Amino acid sequence: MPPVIEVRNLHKRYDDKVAVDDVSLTVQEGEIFGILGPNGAGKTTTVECVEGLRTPDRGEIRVLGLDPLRGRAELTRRLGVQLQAGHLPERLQVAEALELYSSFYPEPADWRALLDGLGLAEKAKTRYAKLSGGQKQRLSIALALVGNPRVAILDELTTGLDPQARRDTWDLIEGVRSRGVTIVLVTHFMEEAERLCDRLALIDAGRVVTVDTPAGLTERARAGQRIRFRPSRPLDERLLTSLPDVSAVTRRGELVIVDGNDDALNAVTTVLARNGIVAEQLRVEQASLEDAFVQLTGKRLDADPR
Ligand SMILES: Nc1ncnc2c1ncn2[C@@H]1O[C@H](COP(=O)(O)OP(=O)(O)OP(=O)(O)O)[C@@H](O)[C@H]1O
Repeated sequence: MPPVIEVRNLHKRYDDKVAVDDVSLTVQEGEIFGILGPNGAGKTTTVECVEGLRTPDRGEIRVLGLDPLRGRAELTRRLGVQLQAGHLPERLQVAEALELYSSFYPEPADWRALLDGLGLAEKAKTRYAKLSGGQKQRLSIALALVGNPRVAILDELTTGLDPQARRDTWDLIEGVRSRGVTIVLVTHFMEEAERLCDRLALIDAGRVVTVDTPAGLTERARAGQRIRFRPSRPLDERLLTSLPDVSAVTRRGELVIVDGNDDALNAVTTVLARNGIVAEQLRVEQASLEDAFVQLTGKRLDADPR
């Protein structure tokens, strides 16, 4: 089966600023494909080129076999795009907006069910200007999905939503995926990426660092262990730093944090026991997607790009 989205060697600059240096990626039918990266990495520019909203300087893009610029009219009917808040007339009611958007598509979704799924049902008669930021965000998701698209591109899906609304939105997106819709998700949230995405592209400085499943990425980062505990009595750090399995020891208040290889836990608990020290509140941490990102790019996801 041909991929739903294919991007090859995309390059896009704004004046002298290279936003996308060299991005290639392939999205298969029915998957939720995440694009994860720090601010300014080039995520939005990449998806705007895929949506046909920007003209690449170089590279090739196909969406459902179409060139996003030349096939724009055809693609608009089959592609759902979440636009940023603030693009609707202030006096337009929620229901009117959805009716209007439904009329653009040959086989629209049931917008009332969408509103229900997004917890917006009782806001159907509310004017756009009177919605909170989170409600506007949810409306933008409903508008992206109202055309029953085969592919949906959601940029910062749940930014600005409270934790409950975020979880409800994730449930809704999983429901959309189970109907076979292919979804591209641009996100900053590790938990969102881990929960929803089948595969993830890590993007940094306009380039794809790697593409893998969330589990594959964390697996790669699990080079060693991080152990946290509170010693039952004062601890001479040299007891730990002298262990060959330990690479670093840091203190945070009364907490001791030990980084080491896969045998570090064994070595640390043995040396503590030998010295009559109990490791209270002992925790061994698993590597996270965030750790994978830091290892692969040398940056934190929330790092300032400049
Ligand atoms: N219209 C524009 N004109 C000039 N520079 C731009 C424009 N849009 C984006 N940029 C710059 O291009 C780079 C990539 O921006 P882009 O919005 O694609 O990144 P992003 O990964 O989506 O970031 P964020 O997570 O902050 O939205 C950034 O340095 C940004 O400042």
